[in-house]
Amino acid sequence: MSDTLTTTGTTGTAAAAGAEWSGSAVVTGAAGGIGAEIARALAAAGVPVALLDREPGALRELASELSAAGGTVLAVAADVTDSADVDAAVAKAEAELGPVAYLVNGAGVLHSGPAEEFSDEDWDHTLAVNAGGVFRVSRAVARLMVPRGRGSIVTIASNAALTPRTSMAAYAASKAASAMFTKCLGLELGRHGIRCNVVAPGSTRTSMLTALQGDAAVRASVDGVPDAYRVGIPLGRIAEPAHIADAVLFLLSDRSAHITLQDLTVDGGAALGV
Ligand SMILES: NC(=O)C1=CN([C@@H]2O[C@H](COP(=O)(O)OP(=O)(O)OC[C@H]3O[C@@H](n4cnc5c(N)ncnc54)[C@H](O)[C@@H]3O)[C@@H](O)[C@H]2O)C=CC1
Ligand SMILES: O=C(O)c1cccc(O)c1O
Repeated sequence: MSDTLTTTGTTGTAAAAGAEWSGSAVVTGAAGGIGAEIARALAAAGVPVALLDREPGALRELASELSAAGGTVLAVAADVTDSADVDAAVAKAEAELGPVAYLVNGAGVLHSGPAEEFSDEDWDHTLAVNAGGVFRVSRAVARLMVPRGRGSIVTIASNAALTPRTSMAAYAASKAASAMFTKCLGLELGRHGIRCNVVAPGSTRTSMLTALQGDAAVRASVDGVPDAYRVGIPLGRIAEPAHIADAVLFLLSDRSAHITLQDLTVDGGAALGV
């Protein structure tokens, strides 16, 4: 599936944002809470955005929203565990939106549960999406960026990649893999003018967090956020998707022109404060 919804932006154009942005962006997991917010921010900055996710309905809705707001967007349904799908989606983004200069690896899944009860299927799926997906999409985009000698890649990992967590062993392992892969890629691609960085969010208000919390915990919560999720966060609250998007846009843009191979943790201090 692929829908092109193109419009000339009238608000939030690249000119308004200065010479900070040049080229198009690919955002994976764009139909999710964090990915959609990143896509909104990029479109508002005047960057043409390819929205990649496995959920065509949600993608189409987001594409209509961004297009109505004056953004230039392309919705491409693709599964990041499938190399052929990924290569075709990235080729389509490049063909329809122009040279891909930015990549956000946001697609992710969370299967939680005690390690000794974890199934092979859940382990394999976790690694295939969270680590394998970052590899496949980054490879496809890097092949386009290398000959041009420029690009910026940001992978959304997790603070669970830094601090061991109960019930999240496969997820945390997959995020550690994606973060290290991204930094190794940055090591190899630095000489081609391509920067690769990692954003590590903590608890962020999206459907992934709601699913993890479970119904009982949500019922016992104030404002939809269980107290258990505020404890251990020095800033005393979970993140909104916009907090993550701000960090991602900084690392994508030329404002971070001399920053590469870094992890930026956006978790209200949780990973270090407990
Ligand atoms: N919400 C949170 O508290 C945190 C989230 N993260 C990470 O942030 C990223 C975004 O997650 P959220 O927006 O919170 O969750 P979400 O569940 O709203 O979004 C994840 C998106 O990834 C897509 N996706 C999953 N498997 C895919 C596949 N095989 N191919 C293509 N797309 C696929 C889903 O369809 C969904 O739209 C994920 O990588 C997640 O692990 C990291 C730390 C905390
Ligand atoms: O910190 C969390 O609560 C969390 C929840 C879902 C997914 C994550 O990566 C997390 O770090």
